[in-house]
Amino acid sequence: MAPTNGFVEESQTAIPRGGPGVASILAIGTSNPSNYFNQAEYADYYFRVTKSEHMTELKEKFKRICEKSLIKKRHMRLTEDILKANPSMCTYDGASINERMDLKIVEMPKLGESAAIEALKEWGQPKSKITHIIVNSTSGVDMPGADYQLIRSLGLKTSVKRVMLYHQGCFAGGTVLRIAKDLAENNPGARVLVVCSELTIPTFRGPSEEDSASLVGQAIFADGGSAVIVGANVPDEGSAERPLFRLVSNSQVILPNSENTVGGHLRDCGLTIVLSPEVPNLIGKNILPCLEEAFTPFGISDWNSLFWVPHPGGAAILRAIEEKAELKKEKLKDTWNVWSEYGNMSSATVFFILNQMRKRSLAEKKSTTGDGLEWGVLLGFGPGLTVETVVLQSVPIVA
Ligand SMILES: CC(=O)CC(=O)SCCNC(=O)CCNC(=O)[C@H](O)C(C)(C)COP(=O)(O)OP(=O)(O)OC[C@H]1O[C@@H](n2cnc3c(N)ncnc32)[C@H](O)[C@@H]1OP(=O)(O)O
Repeated sequence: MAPTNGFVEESQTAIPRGGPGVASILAIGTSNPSNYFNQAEYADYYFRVTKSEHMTELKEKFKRICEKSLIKKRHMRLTEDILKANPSMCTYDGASINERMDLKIVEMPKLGESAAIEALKEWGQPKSKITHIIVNSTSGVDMPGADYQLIRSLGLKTSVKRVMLYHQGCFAGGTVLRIAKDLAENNPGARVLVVCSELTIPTFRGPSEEDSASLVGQAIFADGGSAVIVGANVPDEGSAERPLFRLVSNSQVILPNSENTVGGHLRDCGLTIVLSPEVPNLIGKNILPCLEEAFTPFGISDWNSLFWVPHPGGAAILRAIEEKAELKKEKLKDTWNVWSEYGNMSSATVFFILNQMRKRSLAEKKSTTGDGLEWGVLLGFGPGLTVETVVLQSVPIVA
């Protein structure tokens, strides 16, 4: 049994590297809408398009948040033209759920499809080998769901077994890997297509003096899609498929005293944003127990010996992690880079970081896909406050 420090009530027994059946990520794809905004100009755009220029003090506050976010640009499907055609989406609380859902139900599978096509191309195997699909999105609820839409648009077998997750939030980048690992390891020959597709269509809204948390959300959230293919029983070499990262173990925990700190409520006006200023502190306070729980079974306690893939919820969250885990500056290099180039794309973001890390490792001739290191951690943070911790192992890069 894996030792436990009592922080996480239950944990899985870890499977050692190379053990029979350990699931691996076999390909990664990402996508963004082509439309993007430079963060330095976003306050002017946002207050103009929402017809809020008279709120001069609030605009100054928004400028401060945008500047302190340390984001350079964000991709968003909602263009000025779309917003002009849907003025109720530019108010703070105007009824607009129908307009938002009509857009989201079409755009969410489309964004996921682009990422899935990229992942399937890298994988290089016939699509008929996909046996399961997991689709995750913070919103865009519909029947049949985006999982069904993707099976049709990608031309997958109609017998592919589907899991559709809605309204999980940002931690679900870890959740989808946890489910994919279970499916891959417990169904011989399974190949699981995992798709995360996140859009700001439900959350974009005008500013309000009474809601600074919503203003923070308007400054950091962005659109992005990601896809990975997961399968078990794939050796490092000598097979038509190539593992990129092994999914060794995972855990999920609700942080103590964190109720109502991150959340969202689906209303007439779309999806509202709950974000307490306490979030960076709470994550900082709890990061070490999460790491200890995950890595004690492997005898690892030097956090600088890991490669890092934390969900970049915000600049203050990344700083809290760096400080508490005493990380060297370069540890979160790929994370800060993705944060700065794309912002917070909710559950899709961690896969942008993994993708960048393995590509950079190859370009810089590192010995493994994980920046030359063997062990890594992927962390998801989101409503609850919930933390998903995934223990990863890199694979050697063969010339
Ligand atoms: C959706 C999901 O499921 C998962 C998620 O990822 S949820 C998103 C999680 N992200 C966060 O919670 C954001 C974390 N916060 C940050 O990254 C930073 O605080 C920030 C970029 C927002 C601001 O940067 P900073 O260096 O902390 O600057 P700071 O001066 O303290 O804050 C700027 C302003 O924002 C306000 N602010 C910061 N966080 C706030 C919050 N959660 N709610 C309301 N206001 C907030 C501050 O009060 C301050 O206002 P004034 O300038 O008027 O004083």
